[in-house]
This record gives sequence, structure tokens and C-alpha cells, in this order.
Amino acid sequence: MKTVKGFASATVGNVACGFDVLGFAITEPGDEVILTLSDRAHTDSPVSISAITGDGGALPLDPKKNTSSFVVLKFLEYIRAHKQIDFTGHISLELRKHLPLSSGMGSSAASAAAALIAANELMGLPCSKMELVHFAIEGERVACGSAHADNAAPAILGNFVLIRSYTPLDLITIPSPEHLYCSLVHPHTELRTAYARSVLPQEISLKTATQQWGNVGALVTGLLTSDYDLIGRSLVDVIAEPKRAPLIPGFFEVKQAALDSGALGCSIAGSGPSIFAFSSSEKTALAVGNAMKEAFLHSKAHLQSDMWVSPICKEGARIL
Ligand SMILES: Nc1ncnc2c1ncn2[C@@H]1O[C@H](COP(=O)(O)OP(=O)(O)OP(=O)(O)O)[C@@H](O)[C@H]1O
Ligand SMILES: N[C@@H](CCO)C(=O)O
Repeated sequence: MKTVKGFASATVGNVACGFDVLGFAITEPGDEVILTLSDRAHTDSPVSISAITGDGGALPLDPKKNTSSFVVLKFLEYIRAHKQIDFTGHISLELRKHLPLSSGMGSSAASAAAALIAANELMGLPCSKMELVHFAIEGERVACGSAHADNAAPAILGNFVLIRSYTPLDLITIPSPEHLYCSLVHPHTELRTAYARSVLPQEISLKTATQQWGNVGALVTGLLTSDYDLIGRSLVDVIAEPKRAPLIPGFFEVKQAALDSGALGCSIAGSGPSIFAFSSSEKTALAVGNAMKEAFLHSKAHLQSDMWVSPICKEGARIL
């Protein structure tokens, strides 16, 4: 018997203007997955879930329905077909859930990434992190019906990740400016990614597209040149934010509170309801996060929330 524990942190998809093509990882909180390998198969499936904690009983124990076990099944199929590793034993999986569900914090992707980094270690590192991203993306399809990569890729690789193309998958890792801090505020309410995607337009005007890609290009340039003002000016989303903001009680008050407290910019984290802001120092990011929390509380919905201040995670998923 051999046991390995994997960890992967929360991620923020879209980063305002980069719908489905840009995301980044923060250092905490994150999900933990413990895998135990035994030599002999003892259930129909090569992977079974022994326990899940921290989810209030909400997550499926069926290995094909939970993102953590589903991606390990895909990983095992792949190493059998492409790495000549024929696994005949059994993997027992324990998921320690620390990320809230349907939060916009990449909860489903963190479970998948933590499980994959542990499975790869358990099997003697047959895959690169870049290969693991493919399975993590398939986990997103199980979670919300869409195989978007802007949570799954940074959960595994860390840093900012730009998805230049989905077919074929072409990922570009962008290192973060040294003093960039994220304030992430999670109001105590859920917004399912599948629903938040259903309110988006299927077509946009050329004028809207022009605005959006101008901002994506500028944001990437700002990150690469550590131009904090440019990063702030580029955090503009004219496609998803206008449709999703009404689904988040207090969104406009929270965004205004962040900007008034010195944030470079502020937008919806992934599909929401969490909201993120960037600042150019830890001290400002803390003040910004507290102001956002207060704004949620004093909004019409009086929402309690949790808040994290973090630099960008450089390492991605790791073994604990
Ligand atoms: N290990 C898992 N962790 C979280 N959700 C899971 C997991 N496995 C399956 N799911 C399913 O995925 C859905 C949650 O996915 P959803 O995409 O809405 O949340 P999220 O990952 O927090 O969102 P976002 O991508 O916006 O950050 C739930 O229906 C849940 O049952
Ligand atoms: N890009 C995805 C992220 C989900 O967290 C979306 O906006 O639906």
C-alpha cells in the first residue's frame, strides 16, 4: 500500500476580459486529495471514493460523477494506451473539500487538479503537468457541461494561463508581476456555472469584440511588463459581466467599494458569485478585501462572505 496527498488551490477564471481564455491561481484555500494504492482490484472500478469531507454531503460518491475520481479514471486509461502502464490494482480516494461549491473559485477544477497530481506521483510520474491539464479539463465537462480550461489549467500549472487555442490545446503560462495581489471575496450564496453560462449571448457585435480583445491584449502586456496601471485599465469585461452582474446581489456596490479603496480593478471571479480585485501591494489588497466584504454585508441582500488576500500562486498543484 502506498499513499500520496495532492493539493490544488482556488483559481479565478476569465480575469474580467478573458472569457474562457485566461485564468490564474491563488495560494489558498485549496482542496486536498489523498490516494491510496493497493495491488489488487477489489471493486468493479479501478478507483473508488472512500470519503468526502467539507462538502456537507453535496458531492457525488460515484467515481464517474465526482471530478476528482473521474479525472483519475481518464488518467489511468491514458497511461495504459500511451505510456504502456497497465494498472491492475485499485486506488482509493479521499477528498478533503475546502473550496465552496458553485463559487466561481474553481472548486471542481481544484479537486481534479489535486487528484491528478497525486495520481501521477503514485504511478511514477508518467505524465508532464501539461499532459495532466487535458484530464482536468474533462473534469470540468462533468461538473458543468462545458470543458473550459481557465480554472483547470492554472490549478495545475500555477501563474496566469492564457488559452490561445482549445483544438489543439495551446496554453501559455504568464508569470505574475512581483507586487500583484488578489482580494477574493465569496458571498454565502451559490451560482451554478452551467446556469451562469446559459445567460451569456451566443453572438456579439464587432464593436463589442473589438473592445474585449483590446483589453485582453493590454492585460497580457501589463502582466508581462509589470505595468500595474495598464493591468487596472484592462480589467474591463463587456461580454459576461453585464449579463452576470444582476445574478450577484450587491455586485455594483462591492465593485465600487473595491475601486474606492485603491484596487487596480475588480470583476466577477469566473462565473461568480465570488468577486476578485487586484492591488499593487498586500496592504492595499487587505483594505480592498475588507471594503468588499463590508459592501456585501450592507447591500440589500445583507450577504455574509469570506475573504482571502493572496499573491499569485507560482507552483500550481503540488504534493503535500
Ligand atoms: N469534486 C468536486 N468539487 C466540486 N464540484 C463537483 C465535484 N465533483 C462534481 N462536482 C459537481 O460540479 C458542480 C459544481 O460545479 P460548478 O462549476 O458550478 O462550481 P465551481 O467549480 O465552484 O464553479 P467555477 O468553475 O465557477 O469556479 C456541482 O454540481 C457538483 O456536484
Ligand atoms: N470561464 C468560465 C469560468 C467558470 O468559473 C465561465 O465564465 O463560465
